[in-house]
Amino acid sequence: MDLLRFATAGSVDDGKSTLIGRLLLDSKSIFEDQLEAVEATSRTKGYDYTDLALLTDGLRSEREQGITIDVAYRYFATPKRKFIIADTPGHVQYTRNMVTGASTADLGLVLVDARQGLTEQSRRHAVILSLLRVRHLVLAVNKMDLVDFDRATFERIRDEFAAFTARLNVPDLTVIPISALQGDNVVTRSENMPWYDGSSLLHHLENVHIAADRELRDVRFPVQYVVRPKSDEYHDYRGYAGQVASGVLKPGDEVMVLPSGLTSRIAGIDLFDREIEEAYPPMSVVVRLEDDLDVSRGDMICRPHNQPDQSQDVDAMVCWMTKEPLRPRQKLAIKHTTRSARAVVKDVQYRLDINTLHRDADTHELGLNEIGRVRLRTTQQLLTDPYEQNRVTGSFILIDEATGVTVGAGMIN
Ligand SMILES: Nc1nc2c(ncn2[C@@H]2O[C@H](COP(=O)(O)OP(=O)(O)OP(=O)(O)O)[C@@H](O)[C@H]2O)c(=O)[nH]1
Repeated sequence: MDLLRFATAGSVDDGKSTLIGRLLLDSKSIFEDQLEAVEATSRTKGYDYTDLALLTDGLRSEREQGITIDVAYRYFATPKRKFIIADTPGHVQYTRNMVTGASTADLGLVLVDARQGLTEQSRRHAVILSLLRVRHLVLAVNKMDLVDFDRATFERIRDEFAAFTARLNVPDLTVIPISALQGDNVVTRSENMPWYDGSSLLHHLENVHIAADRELRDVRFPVQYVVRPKSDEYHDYRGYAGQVASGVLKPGDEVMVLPSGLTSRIAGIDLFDREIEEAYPPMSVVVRLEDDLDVSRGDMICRPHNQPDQSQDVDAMVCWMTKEPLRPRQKLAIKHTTRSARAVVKDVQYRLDINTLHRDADTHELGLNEIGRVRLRTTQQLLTDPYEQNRVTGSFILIDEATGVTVGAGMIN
């Protein structure tokens, strides 16, 4: 069945937990006993309604105490589609989690409180989603019940957001007025907002067209490890394991291994229990070649006439995720596909002002949660594509060598 991955974003108390609870409840992905527990807790707290946020808050408190759990993933399904929600917390200090959750999302769902309208956080999230090339964006204007389902309030927020995203790379924007608490326009169209003629949120999630977003053109297969069983039974076996980043691989295809530039043909493609005729993203497979080439971890299998760039100079948009600022001459570890290297910061060309989208070229550092254009020099060649063309080979993470903590995420220009 078709799968949609989406990431939620919003400021604290915009109603993300309530909305996710509502989606799980109305799509019947909640078990009776869970619902009873939530109803009981809501009663003990003296509420006259069922606090659906309680459903999602169990994991939440655990997450906020520690930094180890980055993103909570939740699953639900309707007869039309399966869904994976990357639920990221709203506080500004969790921007890194938002980047993590959104990096694999097909769709980004930004929530705002109708009473407050857009905040700096909503703009920041829209910018991050567009930088991460999340092609489908939904703005859910929540708590419409608290503004008497007022059309003008909704339209003001909608127009302001549309004007802001017009300057970003957002090919598909949908704005929906909802009440997560009461369920208006979440699963079914609301009778309280007859002036709204669009679809409900769930209807939109079920029908948004994402098949065309998949990267099937450029063959990119970063080698994760070389499989060479020791046992006698398989002593001739040699294969290259990894996850297909993009493109379609088939037995018989002529391929090139980078950086060596040697060519061969695909002899076969294996899963753990059988051979297959075709591999495409995001499948994890073992590729066997007809010739015995010297291939190692971090190498890339591609087609001879369609190769990624090979360079030690990286020009990228970087989202910085730690207190200590990113500075020129700083040394970091860089992880790009299956390759690890070291990098030195050559310069910060500009910092992006999240509110105005102005490029501030006078600062040469990036602080916590800031985004800017950075040039790096790496110790090893990287095999890259522009992020715009390939979300896997176009992205990397920066790691503090002393602590092993991920401190930056980069999208190659
Ligand atoms: N009236 C009304 N209240 C809502 C609505 N959605 C959420 N709320 C309330 O707003 C408060 C915050 O909702 P949450 O779902 O916990 O918000 P959140 O965005 O998940 O907040 P964090 O978990 O802190 O990130 C709760 O008291 C909800 O009951 C809505 O559509 N209408």
